[in-house]
Amino acid sequence: MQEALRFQPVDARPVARANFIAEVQHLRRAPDNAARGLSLTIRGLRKSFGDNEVLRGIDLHIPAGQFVAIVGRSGCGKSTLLRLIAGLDKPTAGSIAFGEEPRAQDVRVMFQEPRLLPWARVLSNVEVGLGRERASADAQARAEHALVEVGLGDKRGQWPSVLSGGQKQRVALARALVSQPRVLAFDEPLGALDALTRISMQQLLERVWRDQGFSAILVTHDVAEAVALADRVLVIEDGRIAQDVTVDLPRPRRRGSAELAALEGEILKHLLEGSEDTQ
Ligand SMILES: Nc1ncnc2c1ncn2[C@@H]1O[C@H](COP(=O)(O)OP(=O)(O)OP(=O)(O)O)[C@@H](O)[C@H]1O
Repeated sequence: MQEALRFQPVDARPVARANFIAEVQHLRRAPDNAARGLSLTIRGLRKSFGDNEVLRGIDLHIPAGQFVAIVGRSGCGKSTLLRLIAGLDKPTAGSIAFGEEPRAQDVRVMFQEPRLLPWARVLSNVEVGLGRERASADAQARAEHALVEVGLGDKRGQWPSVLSGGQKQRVALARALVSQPRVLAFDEPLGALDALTRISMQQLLERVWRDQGFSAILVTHDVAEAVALADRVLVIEDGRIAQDVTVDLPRPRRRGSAELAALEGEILKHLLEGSEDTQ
């Protein structure tokens, strides 16, 4: 969470000051989690599907615990990059190295569809995230704890079919968190949710990231979401990183603030200019 430590000059207004104090208080607790996230170094990464060269040389270093958002036009290769990072697909060339060799449960992905098992109750669905550790004596307690973290402690005995879309995504998040991952990749996880549920889920993602200190990689179409949540926003274009924007604003960030709107505008302008070039 190194990026979050860099503040821009603090506004003297009382509200901004209160936010600043809350931020400093939070950061005092941060060292507890500092060792949790894994750093990531990507060199010369390329990926082709047949003749379609989607990624054409990605070079990137993500410090441990950083929250990175990846944006770009539809089909630019965001999900492809995330799948390569998560080990779900193999690169055509180049390398991806973590700060330490991750265990299988250290790198997790949350998708847009919750992918819950319809025949298993909520608690069992969360236990699935433990993989082989599911047989351990504390598996159930860990799954219960993860459900409480996402605010669904009272839904443990329910079937997935009776949950709302937002609740299903919370179960999917609990399943991703239960193994205490060191890297958590999100592939448009809130894309199917209504606007209000989306905002409360964004706040939940930010809270669990701050509490747990994993490195977060979020693929999203929503530039406002990217600047609200991330320490850094990467814009992918023509198979490369076209923009690498540091979001140097204290947390929690105020949705609708002038600073967020300005950053969002800058990134959108870049994306729109890029799309005009290709017409
Ligand atoms: N398994 C695959 N086989 C063949 N082509 C693929 C495969 N996966 C992705 N592609 C192609 O790679 C390109 C990038 O796809 P990707 O899903 O990474 O884009 P994206 O930026 O995440 O798009 P969107 O924002 O629409 O989800 C697309 O042209 C897509 O058709």
